[in-house]
Amino acid sequence: MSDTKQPTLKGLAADITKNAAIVSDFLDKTNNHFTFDTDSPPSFPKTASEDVTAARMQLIYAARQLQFLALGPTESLQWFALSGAPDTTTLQWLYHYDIPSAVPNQDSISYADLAKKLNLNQHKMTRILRHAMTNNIFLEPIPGHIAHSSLSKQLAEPGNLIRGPVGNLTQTVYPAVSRMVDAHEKYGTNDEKGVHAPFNVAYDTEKRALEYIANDPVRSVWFTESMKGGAAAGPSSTRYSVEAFDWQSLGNGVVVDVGGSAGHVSKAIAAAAPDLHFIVQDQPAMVGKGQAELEPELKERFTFRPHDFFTTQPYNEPAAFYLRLILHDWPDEDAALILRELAAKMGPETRLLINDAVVPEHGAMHPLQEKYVRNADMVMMSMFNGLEREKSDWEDVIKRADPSLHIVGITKPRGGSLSMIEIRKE
Ligand SMILES: C[S@@+](CC[C@H](N)C(=O)[O-])C[C@H]1O[C@@H](n2cnc3c(N)ncnc32)[C@H](O)[C@@H]1O
Repeated sequence: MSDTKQPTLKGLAADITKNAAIVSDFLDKTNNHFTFDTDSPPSFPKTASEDVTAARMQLIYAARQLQFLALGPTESLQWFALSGAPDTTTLQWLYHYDIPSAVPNQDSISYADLAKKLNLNQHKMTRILRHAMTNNIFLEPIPGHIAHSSLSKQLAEPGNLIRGPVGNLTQTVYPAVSRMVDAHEKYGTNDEKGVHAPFNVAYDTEKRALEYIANDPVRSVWFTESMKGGAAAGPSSTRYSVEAFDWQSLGNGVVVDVGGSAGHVSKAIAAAAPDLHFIVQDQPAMVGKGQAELEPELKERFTFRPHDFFTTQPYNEPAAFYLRLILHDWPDEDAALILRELAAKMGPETRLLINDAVVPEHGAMHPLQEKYVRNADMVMMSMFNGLEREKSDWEDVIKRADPSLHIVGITKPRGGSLSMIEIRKE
């Protein structure tokens, strides 16, 4: 059925022209235009105003919609069905063989020399890399030679924070997502156990994904780097976690960062609230890494402790228990268990801060943000039988944990994908 709000090709084109001008003017001023060449700036400037950020989001969304309207329904479906798996697979392949590191920084290299250097079949390698080029990953400046594009160059830089998310998502997550039908056929769609997720079918294991990953030396590095990379930029960057709560209001209290990985989020908060102290709890390997990497100037304010959050919480009545991107990894029963252990150690002044997505009703957020959250929801379902929760889901799980817990506020900074749910104990 048609409705008056249906976008049209011309309407979208006009929308794109208007918003492209706003974004382009900003990039002119900051001298930051993206290109496909290696001298392109790597990411959008963080100094963008809210108006520029909104115009950029609308620009990306309208360009996507325009493509659908230009293709029409049948060809749109064809593109979907054909592109999704190869797009991820070629990225997975070139990451696995670390092609980006083998291509020279400034120069090109022939396919023949590259294949010889990496001991790969030249014909297969060339076909895979030419597919990656359809996504602007690598360039072919002269026939038969490959060189870096602005995208592939990011993957060649050893310390670049995008390597973590690309590694984790293509190598560990993608095989799990691709087995969703098999898992639902095997266990049924009502099964909510964390050990019966598509991940368990893909990896033929009865271990929970996070335990399996923590015990795999390569995947655990991708995972930790992925958390760090996701926190460094984009809609779930730590800047929004800092913005979403008045951390300075906790004075010189202690924040217990439950499942805080190697402490990267606490460090961002510490910079904004210089009197606060942090106890970062996680699995032994994660806190070991955090302890080893801790900057000398933070030593007095940071403690790293191994702790399993399904067991008795050792710390009593801190200023806050903080859980960022923890509970979406767990089905309701497990999430309630984690919260119950914390509720038992909350005093009247303790805040329980859950920093996770609160999925609005369908259609209530910008469609591009909704796409991001729905993608994350599919990853949670595939990896852990976890979920991104709506407000009523959060209310249910919090009450299930401990009826004396109640939500006193939910804040979501504009542009960010995560909310801060502030909870107190009665
Ligand atoms: C999605 S990551 C979130 C990390 C961090 N809070 C952030 O926002 O980037 C989930 C974290 O939970 C930790 N974790 C998993 N199971 C745990 C357990 N039983 N006890 C404590 N931490 C656990 C993982 O090691 C991982 O660091």
